[in-house]
Amino acid sequence: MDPRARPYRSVLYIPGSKLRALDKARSLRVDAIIFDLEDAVSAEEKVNARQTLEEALRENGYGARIKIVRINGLDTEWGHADAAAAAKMDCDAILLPKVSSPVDLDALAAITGDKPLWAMMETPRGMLNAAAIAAHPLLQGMVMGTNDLAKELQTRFRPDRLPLMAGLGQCLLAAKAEGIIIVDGVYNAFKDAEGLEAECGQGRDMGFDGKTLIHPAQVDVANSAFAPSEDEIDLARRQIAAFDAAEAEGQGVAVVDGKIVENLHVATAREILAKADAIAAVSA
Ligand SMILES: CC(C)(COP(=O)(O)OP(=O)(O)OC[C@H]1O[C@@H](n2cnc3c(N)ncnc32)[C@H](O)[C@@H]1OP(=O)(O)O)[C@@H](O)C(=O)NCCC(=O)NCCSC(=O)C[C@H](O)C(=O)O
Ligand SMILES: [Mg+2]
Repeated sequence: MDPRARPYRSVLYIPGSKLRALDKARSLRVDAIIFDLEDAVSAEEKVNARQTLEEALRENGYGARIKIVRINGLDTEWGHADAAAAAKMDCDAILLPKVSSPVDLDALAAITGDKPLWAMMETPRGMLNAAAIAAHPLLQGMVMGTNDLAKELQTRFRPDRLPLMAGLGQCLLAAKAEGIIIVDGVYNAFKDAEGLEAECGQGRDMGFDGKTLIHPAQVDVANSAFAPSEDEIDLARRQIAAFDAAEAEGQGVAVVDGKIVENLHVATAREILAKADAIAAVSA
């Protein structure tokens, strides 16, 4: 199935070492899960986490949720074994941290074969090489690693994320040019629903497909922010109907709510309805 036909509103990280969280995710209304072997797992737990995760994925029970395994970097002592293990796991894709160039993905593919890949976009060099990374033939999606990026850029936290905008924009352009998925970075203050809502709204406005999350309490906010609203669905239906009627009269432009509707607006309207259908399908 075309991965773009699926919603990616909520993409929850789960530490591969935490059995309770691995189990809990089976009942959470998330579109995708990142099973993490990297930053959420301590050095002491890395090897056991790999095995715990293998067993959880064998047991499965994650339903229609997209399953992505984030391995440790290939320059770490765990990376190669993680990659070899992930290639055999029952998952949809493998996520490589700190991707700085397509060569990093080639190195991973040399171990994992034709398994689909995702890239963590979180280094300054990765931002500069975003277009080439997005064009890698095995790449299905990009995940913004805004914590690492902020660290590397030595930025200060700002609610408007101004210091990160150049990198976010660069990766969005690259992902959209190649037609791959791109999801926004995490919101660290997981008890601050209002702050999360604002950041999700900003990410949705910018064109992200969804948001990465760290706690179950964040799921509903992201699902709602990245789904078409009732108003958007209603407008999309009216635009399509008005344009069809205009075309039937030999005209190429319709007017809805005082605004012109042309072919391109109809294409967007159809995308909105397709996304709403896809969400309804996974919710069912
Ligand atoms: C942040 C946490 C450490 C908080 O954990 P905890 O104190 O256990 O939270 P709660 O007691 O409120 O948990 C309630 C129940 O929810 C389950 N839970 C918690 N987190 C998750 C989760 N992520 N997925 C599934 N289930 C979860 C608990 O087990 C409780 O269940 P129950 O007892 O059965 O009711 C914790 O949330 C956590 O570890 N979160 C993940 C952190 C993480 O993954 N970090 C790495 C990714 S972020 C990153 O690296 C981004 C990127 O690379 C960058 O650079 O930006
Ligand atoms: Mg990171």
